[in-house]
Amino acid sequence: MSDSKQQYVIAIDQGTTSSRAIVFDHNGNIVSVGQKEHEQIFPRAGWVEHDPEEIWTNVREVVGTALSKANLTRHDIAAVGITNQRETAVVWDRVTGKPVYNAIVWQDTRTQSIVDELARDGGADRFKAKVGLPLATYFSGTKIKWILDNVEGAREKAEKGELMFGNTDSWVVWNLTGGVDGGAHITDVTNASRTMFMDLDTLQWDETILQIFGVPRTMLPEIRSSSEVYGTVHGSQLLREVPVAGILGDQQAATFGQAAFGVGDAKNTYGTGNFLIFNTGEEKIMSENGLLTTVAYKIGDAPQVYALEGSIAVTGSLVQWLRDNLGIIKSAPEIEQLAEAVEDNGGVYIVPAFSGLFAPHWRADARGVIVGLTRFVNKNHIARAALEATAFQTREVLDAVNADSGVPLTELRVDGGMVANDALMQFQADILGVDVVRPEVVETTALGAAYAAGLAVGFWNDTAELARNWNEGKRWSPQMDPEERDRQMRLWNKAVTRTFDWVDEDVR
Ligand SMILES: Nc1ncnc2c1ncn2[C@@H]1O[C@H](COP(=O)(O)OP(=O)(O)O)[C@@H](O)[C@H]1O
Ligand SMILES: O=P(O)(O)OC[C@H](O)CO
Repeated sequence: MSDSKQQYVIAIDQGTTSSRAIVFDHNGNIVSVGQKEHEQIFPRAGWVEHDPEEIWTNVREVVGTALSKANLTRHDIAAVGITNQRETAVVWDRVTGKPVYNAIVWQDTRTQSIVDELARDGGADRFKAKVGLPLATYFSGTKIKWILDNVEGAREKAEKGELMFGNTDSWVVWNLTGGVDGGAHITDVTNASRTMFMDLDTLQWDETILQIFGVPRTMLPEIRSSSEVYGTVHGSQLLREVPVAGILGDQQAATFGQAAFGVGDAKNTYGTGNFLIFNTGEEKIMSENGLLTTVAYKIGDAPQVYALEGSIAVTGSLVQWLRDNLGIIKSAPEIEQLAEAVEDNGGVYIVPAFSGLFAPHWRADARGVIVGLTRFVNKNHIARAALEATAFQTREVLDAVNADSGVPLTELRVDGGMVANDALMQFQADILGVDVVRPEVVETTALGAAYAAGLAVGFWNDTAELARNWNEGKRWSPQMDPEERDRQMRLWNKAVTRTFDWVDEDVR
């Protein structure tokens, strides 16, 4: 350890629905947590925004909460690690430090016409060989272009070098390290790999793609590794002088926190959406089955590690929709009781293609369906079908991973808010036909960011030491008859086809 007085690392997890700060000890155990939700702003159908200033205020507040709950000060903290909702785009003024527009969130679909226009010349996969991603509204690139095209004066300012872009990692780190007073404008390779602009081989911004999008290079942060000392905190008294030493996009951070360091290791995170990441080591595999190629992490000067990713847009947010839009449940955990009150889904399948379908289909023209309705169906069946939708979508992604890698996964490590749901986890094991395993510490996202930061300052020595901290919490084994599993998947696949081709010029 670098300094025996400093027995803790703090992670800031800037997520889609909330910001969290978590203090970890040397064994990777949670010491204290601060958490605060921020407003979800829906100005129009398909638009999702966050207020970057609210996020920065909340980040400082949750750091204060976490430190005070554990009776700690900055002198007890060896390093701070940052993890974040990926793709969400913030553009701010270099001189005033003020955002020129709200953050456009990863789920936002307003840029579909930009995607269509770019795809007209070369198809949706025209940049895939270089950046690992298909053209889609999901990634940061079209969101930045939208801000430059639609916010008055933004393009002129950007061309004069007066604007900065970042995902929420860059926004938080710039503010933490001093903001207008010399803040570091940086990001890490994992976040950069979600913009559409980073060459996966060189790990640098690609000038040709930037020109095609019309995004000035000067707006973009410097790309750094995921684990190194980037600077120290100056923008918050609470952590003043503490090294900022780790940045990982939240799904890559969860992979790190699950100690999925070996080729073929995988994790699946069940939050607002689901994100399965499969470590492919130093080999960059281009998916032929609808997965993304992304950077898993890069520790200091060591070579980068790549991954295949299956991103599912709507899983936990379908549970929120049942709560907020239908009022069938009062709280998310209540869905388990409702779902378990019936023996099966009563023939109902819900495909939550609220913003089209992400992996493995990538269908922007899809919209959600509930199929199989009869007079027999009640709210319990709907609740059950909503939970099952998460498990079916995960099975589709796992099938794609197995097809791309050629080596079937034998068990799946899971984490995220939904894995508290035993009924879902059992159904997941049933529908996958492999064991589902939850670690003792399920806050793997924050843990991964803490690990990245701790490695950089010598708080932990190497990934082998981190892997020894991983302990199994609970395991679910498949109990479903294989014929029933196949029947269920056939019906699910049929339901998925019913979502296609919904959006045309009549439907917005
Ligand atoms: N017991 C539960 N059963 C099903 N879904 C749940 C349960 N508890 C939380 N969720 C869902 O999990 C999500 C929150 O998970 P979390 O990992 O905190 O999300 P995120 O990091 O994406 O903000 C919410 O969408 C919520 O609906
Ligand atoms: O903040 P989360 O956990 O919903 O994760 C969002 C993902 O990073 C989007 O790609």
